[in-house]
Amino acid sequence: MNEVKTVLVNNLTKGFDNIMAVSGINFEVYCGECFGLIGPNGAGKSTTIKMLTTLLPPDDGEAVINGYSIVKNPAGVRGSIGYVPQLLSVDGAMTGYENLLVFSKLYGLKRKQREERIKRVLDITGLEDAAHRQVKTYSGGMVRRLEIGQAILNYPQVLFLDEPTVGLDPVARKTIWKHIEKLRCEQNMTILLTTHYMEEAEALCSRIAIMNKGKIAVMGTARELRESTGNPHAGMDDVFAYYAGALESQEGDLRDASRTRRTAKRLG
Ligand SMILES: Nc1ncnc2c1ncn2[C@@H]1O[C@H](COP(=O)(O)OP(=O)(O)OP(=O)(O)O)[C@@H](O)[C@H]1O
Repeated sequence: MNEVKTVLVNNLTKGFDNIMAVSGINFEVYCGECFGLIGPNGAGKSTTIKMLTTLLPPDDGEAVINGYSIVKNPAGVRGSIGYVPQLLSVDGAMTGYENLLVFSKLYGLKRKQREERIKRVLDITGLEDAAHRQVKTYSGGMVRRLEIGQAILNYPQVLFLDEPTVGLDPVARKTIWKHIEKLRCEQNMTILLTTHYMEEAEALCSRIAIMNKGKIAVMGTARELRESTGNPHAGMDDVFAYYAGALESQEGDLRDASRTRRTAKRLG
């Protein structure tokens, strides 16, 4: 990680009907850093990611990513980022290789470059042996790795991951963590992720912002967050409860279950 700011967010704001989903937030992410946005359901995390990936225009404020403004140059932003959305982005009826091929064509990669990149991405995500199997035979963790693979085919400088391990069992979750950390260390990728899990944020992120009701309630390293509660024995769950007013697991379990089911259904 160095001191170059790859993501600069200034007063970013978005409302829907009568809800302020994101209310004037500010933060920066350094080059090569893994930064976590955490918060309860409805806190505004996904809306923030959608604005930063140019899927939603902000009502107010601005963000600059890799030097490109999301407002003035959304195409520049899109060309230099990767994005793994919350909802499934692979086709279960195709093989892993075919899914990657479709994405490499979407990115406009030339034939020779396509083959090289797909090979490299299969290696990075550890999916070489499964490349020619239909994705519907993959485990949930393998599907997530394939989605990450799709998002990094164009070698993005910044990777956005919206709840990368939702619905996965603890073993698969840790494998995904290992791959995310590998991308950050070996490819020097800047990573911005959202999660419901404090444990995940602490394991992966050098800094964490806790969002609640569209605002950033607190931001810092895990240690700084713990100290900020005034309780020297605070665990990360206590920090979450202190700033978000609820334990992360309460609503999360039900939503995780329904998301997992949705994922399984879409994979056929
Ligand atoms: N397209 C939309 N139309 C109307 N309201 C929306 C829309 N998208 C999000 N919202 C509302 O904006 C608020 C923030 O939602 P958002 O999905 O950003 O939260 P989140 O922190 O990502 O939650 P989750 O963890 O459940 O994904 C919520 O109240 C949500 O219902």
